[in-house]
Amino acid sequence: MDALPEPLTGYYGLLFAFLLLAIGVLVVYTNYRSSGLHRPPRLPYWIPWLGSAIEIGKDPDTFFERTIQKLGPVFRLKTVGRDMIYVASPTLIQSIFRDTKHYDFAEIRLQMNAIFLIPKYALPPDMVAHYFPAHHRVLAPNSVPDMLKHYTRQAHHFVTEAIASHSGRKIPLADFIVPAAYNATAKALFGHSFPADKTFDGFKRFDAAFPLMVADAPGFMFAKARRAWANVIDVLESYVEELERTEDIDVPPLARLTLDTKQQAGWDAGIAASVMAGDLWASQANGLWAAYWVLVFMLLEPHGLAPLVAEIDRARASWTSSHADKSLDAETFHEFMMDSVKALPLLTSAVQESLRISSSVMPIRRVVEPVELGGYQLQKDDTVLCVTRSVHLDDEIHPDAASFRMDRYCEGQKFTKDGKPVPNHSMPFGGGVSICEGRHFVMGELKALIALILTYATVELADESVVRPQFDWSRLGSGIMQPRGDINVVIGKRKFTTS
Ligand code: HEM
Repeated sequence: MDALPEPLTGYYGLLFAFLLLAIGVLVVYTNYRSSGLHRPPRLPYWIPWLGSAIEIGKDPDTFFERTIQKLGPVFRLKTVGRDMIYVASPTLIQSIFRDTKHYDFAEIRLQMNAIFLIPKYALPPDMVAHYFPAHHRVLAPNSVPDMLKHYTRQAHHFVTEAIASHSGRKIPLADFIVPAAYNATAKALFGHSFPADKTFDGFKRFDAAFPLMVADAPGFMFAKARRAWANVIDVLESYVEELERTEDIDVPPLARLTLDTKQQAGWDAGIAASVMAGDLWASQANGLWAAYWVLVFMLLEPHGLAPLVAEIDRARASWTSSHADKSLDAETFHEFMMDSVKALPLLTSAVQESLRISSSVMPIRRVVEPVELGGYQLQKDDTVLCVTRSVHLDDEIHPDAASFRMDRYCEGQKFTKDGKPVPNHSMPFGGGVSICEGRHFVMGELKALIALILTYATVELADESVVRPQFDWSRLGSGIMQPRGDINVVIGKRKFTTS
């Protein structure tokens, strides 16, 4: 071997060796940092940009279960070009919900408005400061009975109408329940003269494309859905103008808030309509399917709907005997439900259990300044997703979590992990500052709807061998899963007097 050239020996040799060492240290340091010593561990992936998206889409429950086993409750995933941090421990999720200093939601909430075609200028900061809290108050527990009164009256009409038109026929369950529930909710929110049926197709189109919009897919992929939504807004705009012309005084609270804000903020009817359309979507997208799943899960139980029917019949008998002067009808059904809250524990539990199993909710936050979470370093502008479904499916918190147990939430049940109570064991409505504002209303709404159906109808499985419809995972992380497929039922009129 030739001797080293002169310049690489002596002083130059030392300099060269030092440079090599420095580069080596830099490479090791860079790798060290990018592999994330204090950053949450990242699940490796093979397909650039898509990352783990395909694997998640195939079977999200198994994917998250395995990832948590491998990496713990805080980890990073790359999906469709996004690098986000996922958190799956109830304690850490709770700490994120509580810490509004480090985790922000306000900016994300405003960005969401664009999806609903609400113009940015409609909600300047001073507007946000007034409108959002007022919206929150309208849906607070003390205001809910008034909204439920509107709802139950409407639901009574649409449920009895659906029973009359489908009675004795075999139909897919969704065809029976969804249109009736949609009309009742829309009219409860906006008023009895709101032409809800004119918005149903537009809502369905928009809702079907919602996952694409949230995923920031290219606009051409959901152009038709946007046009359908613009039509929904047009219907609402005409309705707003109509309300103002007729000065209808029996306008339900949420629509009243929008009309008042319109005047105070100088909105035109179009802006008011786009804001109302946002409420329309929020109130329907999850509620419709939540009602559907309660019936599906119960129908597939060994005793079917019988335990719920028995409980509702007992409560009704007790109410009618103590209200001998009243008959149960569209006007009094709400009063019956309000008086019977304690008499319907199984119904309440079945609704909660159904929400636990059918929801996939991932409240999202943006980190505004560096913060430690579960022993890892989170940096400014990190996006954090709270995987509430992993808590719902944790067998330690919810024994035999994959199964529907109608009495899981009845009084006296405990939800613990590592021997400690888990206060946020069930989060179908998310949590913290972004928690669903409609949760109090929708719990009353779902119970009233099921009680109405089981009071006036018999619902039976039409086919002998039935399997539960699969979840359509396309709305993973954003609420109640819709079904893939359906079950057929036979609807009958119940024969008894309700007075
Ligand atoms: C079973 C039915 C429902 C479910 C499962 C549900 C679930 C949710 C979820 C998961 C969120 C986001 C929570 C978060 O990010 O932390 C949300 C937000 C919201 N929901 Fe619901 N929801 C339901 C029904 C309703 C109804 C009936 C209304 C209105 C009457 C409503 C109004 C809202 C509003 C206004 C928001 C936005 C809150 C905000 O941004 O601060 N929801 N809902």
